[in-house]
Amino acid sequence: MDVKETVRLWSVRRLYGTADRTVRALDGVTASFHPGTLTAVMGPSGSGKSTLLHCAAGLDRPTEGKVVIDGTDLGELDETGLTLLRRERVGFVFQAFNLVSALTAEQNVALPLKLAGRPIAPAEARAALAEVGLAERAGHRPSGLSGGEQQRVAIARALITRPAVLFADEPTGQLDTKTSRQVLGMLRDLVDNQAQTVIMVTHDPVTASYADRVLFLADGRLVDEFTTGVTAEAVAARMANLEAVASC
Ligand SMILES: Nc1ncnc2c1ncn2[C@@H]1O[C@H](COP(=O)(O)OP(=O)(O)OP(=O)(O)O)[C@@H](O)[C@H]1O
Repeated sequence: MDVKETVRLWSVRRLYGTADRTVRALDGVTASFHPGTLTAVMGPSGSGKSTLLHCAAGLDRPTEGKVVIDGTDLGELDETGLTLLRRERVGFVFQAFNLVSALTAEQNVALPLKLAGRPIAPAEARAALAEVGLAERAGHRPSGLSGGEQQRVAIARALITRPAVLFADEPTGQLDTKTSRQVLGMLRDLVDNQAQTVIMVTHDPVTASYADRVLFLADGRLVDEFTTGVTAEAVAARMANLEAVASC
C-alpha cells in the first residue's frame, strides 16, 4: 500500500439479505484517501453512501474485500481490536451532534480520552475547544449552545485523540446556511492547516463543494469522481443526472 494513504478500500462488497434476495449495498468499491484531503461521498438515496462510510470506518465489516486505516488491515482485527482502532484512530461527526446532554462542552470533548482510560487533562479539552473557537463556552451544557456550537464541540471531541481520519455523516444536515458555512470552513481549515483526512457523506452539492474530491456512488458502485472543478453547480448537475437514471 502507498504509505501516504490514510484509508484504502479494495474491492469492498457489502451484501445484505438472504440467498433469495440479496441487496448489493456496496458492489466492489476501490478507493483511497490521502492525508490532508477532504472527500465528499455523494449519490442517490440507497446508492450505498452510509454503507461505504460504515465499512471504511470499521463500524461494519465488508462481506468481501479489504479496508486499511493508517496501515492497519481491519480484517485482521477482532472486535476488541476494531473498537480500540475506532476509538484511537478514527473520529466521527454526525448530523445529530450526539453530545451527552448532562455533560459540559469541556466534559464532552474529554470523553474519548476518558473512554480510552487516558488521564484527563482539562487543559487539553480546553485547548481543543479553543481550536474550534469555543473557549468561552467550555462550561456550557449542549442545551445552552446553538446548533453550530454543538457541532463545533462534536468536532473538537472527534479530534481530541488526533485521529488519522475524521468521518462526517451529513455534518451540516441540521444547520442553517450561515452556520453550515462556518462548520464547513472549520473542516476545510483542519484539512489545509493540520493535514487532517476527512471523509464526508452528504446530499448537499454546496457542502460537497468544500471538498477536494467528490466520489459519486450509484447502485453500490463508484461511477464518477470529480477532482477538479468541484463547484456546487457541477456537483448538482451530476447528481441530477444520477437521480434521473436511478428513478428509471
Ligand atoms: N441493514 C440493512 N439490511 C438490509 N439492507 C440494507 C441495510 N442497510 C442498508 N441496506 C440497503 O443497502 C442499500 C444502500 O443503503 P445505504 O443506506 O448505504 O444508502 P445511502 O446512499 O446511504 O442512502 P440514503 O441517502 O437514503 O441515506 C439500500 O438499498 C439499503 O436499503
